[in-house]
Amino acid sequence: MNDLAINQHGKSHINGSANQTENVKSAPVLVKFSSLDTARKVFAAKSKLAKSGVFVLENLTKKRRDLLNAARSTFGPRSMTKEIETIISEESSIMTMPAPGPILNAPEHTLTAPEHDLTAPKPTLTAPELTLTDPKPTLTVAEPTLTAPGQTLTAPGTHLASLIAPEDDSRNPSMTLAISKDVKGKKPRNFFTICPFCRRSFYKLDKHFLAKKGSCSKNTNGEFWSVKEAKEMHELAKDELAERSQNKTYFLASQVSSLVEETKTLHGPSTSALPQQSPPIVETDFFSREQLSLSSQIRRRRVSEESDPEDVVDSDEGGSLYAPEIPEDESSEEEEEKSELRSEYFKKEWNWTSDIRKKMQKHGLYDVYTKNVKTEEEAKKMAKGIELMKKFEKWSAECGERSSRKFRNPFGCAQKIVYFILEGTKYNWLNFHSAERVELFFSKLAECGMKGSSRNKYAQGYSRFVKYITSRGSDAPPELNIALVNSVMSAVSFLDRKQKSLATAEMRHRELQRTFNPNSFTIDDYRNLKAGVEKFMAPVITRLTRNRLVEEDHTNITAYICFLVSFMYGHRPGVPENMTVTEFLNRHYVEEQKMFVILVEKHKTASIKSAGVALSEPEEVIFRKYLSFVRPALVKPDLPEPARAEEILKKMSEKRGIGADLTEALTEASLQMAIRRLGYQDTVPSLEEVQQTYRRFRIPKLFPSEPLVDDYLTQCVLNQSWLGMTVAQSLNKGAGQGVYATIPFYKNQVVVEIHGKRMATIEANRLFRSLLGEDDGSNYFLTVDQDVTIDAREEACACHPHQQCFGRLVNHKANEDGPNLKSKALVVDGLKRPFLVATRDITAGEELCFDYGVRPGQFNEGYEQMFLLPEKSRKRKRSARDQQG
Ligand SMILES: C[S@@+](CC[C@H](N)C(=O)[O-])C[C@H]1O[C@@H](n2cnc3c(N)ncnc32)[C@H](O)[C@@H]1O
Repeated sequence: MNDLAINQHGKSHINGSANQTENVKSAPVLVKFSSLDTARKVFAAKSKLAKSGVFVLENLTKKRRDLLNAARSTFGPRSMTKEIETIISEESSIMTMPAPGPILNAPEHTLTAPEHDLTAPKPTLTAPELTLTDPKPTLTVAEPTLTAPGQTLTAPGTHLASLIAPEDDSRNPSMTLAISKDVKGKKPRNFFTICPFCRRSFYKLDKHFLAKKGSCSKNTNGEFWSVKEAKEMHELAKDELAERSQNKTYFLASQVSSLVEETKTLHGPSTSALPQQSPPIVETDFFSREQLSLSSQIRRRRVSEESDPEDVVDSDEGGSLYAPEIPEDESSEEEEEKSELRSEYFKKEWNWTSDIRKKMQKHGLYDVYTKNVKTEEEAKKMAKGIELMKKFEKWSAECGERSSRKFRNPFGCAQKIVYFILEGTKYNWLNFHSAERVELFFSKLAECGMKGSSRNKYAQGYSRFVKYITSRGSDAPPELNIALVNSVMSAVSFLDRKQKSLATAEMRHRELQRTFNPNSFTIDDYRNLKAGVEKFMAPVITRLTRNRLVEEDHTNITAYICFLVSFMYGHRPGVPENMTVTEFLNRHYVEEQKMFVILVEKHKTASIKSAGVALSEPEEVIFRKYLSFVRPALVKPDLPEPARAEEILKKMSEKRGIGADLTEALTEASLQMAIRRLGYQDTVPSLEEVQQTYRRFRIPKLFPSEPLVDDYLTQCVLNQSWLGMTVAQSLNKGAGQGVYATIPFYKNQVVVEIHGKRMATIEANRLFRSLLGEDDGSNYFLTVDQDVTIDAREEACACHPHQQCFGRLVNHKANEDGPNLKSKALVVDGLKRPFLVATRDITAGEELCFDYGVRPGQFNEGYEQMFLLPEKSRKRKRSARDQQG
């Protein structure tokens, strides 16, 4: 009260006489203020009077009290609150808005109730009143008296203070942007409304306007609307809004924006100052302003050349890059048209996507695909995963991982450590650049049982792009040399070995020593690589901005997207591949970091948490381009009917020379796996496309003269996923099961590992001797060298409980034709392991076999393994035994 000058008070008087009895309130003091501002100040400061025994209330006229009561009975008592001059509903508000100074020179006070006379003249102002009483005074802010019938909708923002109809329109992507992200999946309750002036979204737009003294006239560039413009805007919208208000037509945020769009159209160039929704592009050395400017000029020319709007969508959709604003010649009409086309395009893709979903659902594929169907085993696995994940999160926090809440843990995966080791200083809140921390982190990880569930996956992204570029020979920039790639790969495989070597502390220590060796991959290597990639991409980006992509650019851009996400942000390549259009549309911009954050929900087979990708502005542009132009061009729009799928399967088996009886390798599951590997989620490819991938994955490109130890083999070993074989009844009499080839193998190709428990040879020999005589034990031991022997007696090994280890089931053969496989020890992933290698070309359908290297009577006198004998002597022995027996 002390802050108020005496002349800011109007008349004041005590209403009635004070009652002296204790329980009865003192008579209120009514105070009138000279201006609404003063009244507001007092009202805003009323909380300071808490516990003082003084209360400040707004003194409503009967008319306003009745309106408030009516509103409360319509919308519920709790949903309606009241502030000075304003009645607010919880969902949004019905309110009166004082007009900005230049339009009206006095505040006016009405509700947007239909009974108001909208044609009334301007009201005359009377100052509000305040009431003071003593000794227990009540301060009451009186409602300013309206001396004219209610006038409404005089302020530019008033029309937005309408109720937002609680319709679930979250399926419409353009709508999703306009309403609260919280409503996704839930019953919508709170909606955000877009302010037509600053284009920011607000839960309570009226409050935003109040804060801006009745009109938000500032755009995001910090420029103010001229008074004239604001007035014109208001005038334009007035009639329309008055009508809607009269009819109690409440509109959605999108309608509000369209209204503003209408206004804009009527306004012409003066509204070009409307802010863009997106931030301005940031210049980088590979994405220059000149390029963008050029692209925007080209686009403009193209748009004007194109007469058919459909064609414009096709040819220009790729041109959705943010171009620097050139207000002089970029007409707002053209801009509008473009933005319409863009949203039209997204709508198309959205419809297409949901169509595909429906089709998949119809064929029962969707549930399998999205893992909605949980067998008991799957559910158990998932529960275990979640448990581990929680433990893991706790540990990682202990290890110093401080992920920002704002990014919802975008850097939460172990793989990201590689990045932080290299660029640790940049993201210092993550503190992962010390060797000790990494060691601690990994040991904790091991305690959580995380021994590389996703091992090698992260390496894919790195290697895919780097190898791709280096394989381009003369095209590749000099920065990308093989030595560099090798050093990248060694840094990348650090994690893999790390995860594996968690078993022993000594190995862990050795790995750390090696990885932090200054001669291994350095920060400079990393920078060089990045520079090389950017140099390589420069012409592609130029083509991209000019909409002159050549066919191979699709691959370039796809690979680059993988590179960006996996190399720069440490995610699996599955993240960009599985990113849905909706997820991209729901991206949010984080001012402080100048980053777009996108959350990708299903980024790996068993996604538990969303993966967050933080993209810089130019990167976001490339992503947009990728999603709107490149990815759709790479996929086919439909899934074939089941009958057609069968036909394709048959063709596939014929093409690959697989006998009809062995087609079971091509199960729906393997097809689904291939689809997943392609990485599409919204835009599921056709089976033909799967077929190509399937072939690529399974048929080696090389015909080596020596068994080849490459990434592919390492991956097979680590995952124990062996392709091109199946288990069926053996052709050898009494042999039980055997392994058959389902694809051709080439001479010297590594076919499978004999996988099992590794043990010391001395120990194995002892065990082996104790088992002699038991046919079902002794033949599952395979000696690698003097130190190591594999015990493959267990059906499933401890490290791959869910995998079929084919190697242990391959039968013996030592006759004249010779076996089609031979055993060979190779070092893969740092360990010497026994493999079966093709001795000649093997055709699909052959039973796989190798010489066990043991001969009858080799071990104990009197102990003979019948199956080792030639068929003739076996028969003889059998009949001799029968006669004896
Ligand atoms: C390593 S296992 C091979 C998988 C085995 N067939 C199964 O069904 O589990 C070795 C055992 O297979 C059988 N076996 C392997 N080669 C055989 C052959 N050529 N003839 C008969 N039996 C054979 C013997 O019983 C031998 O002990």
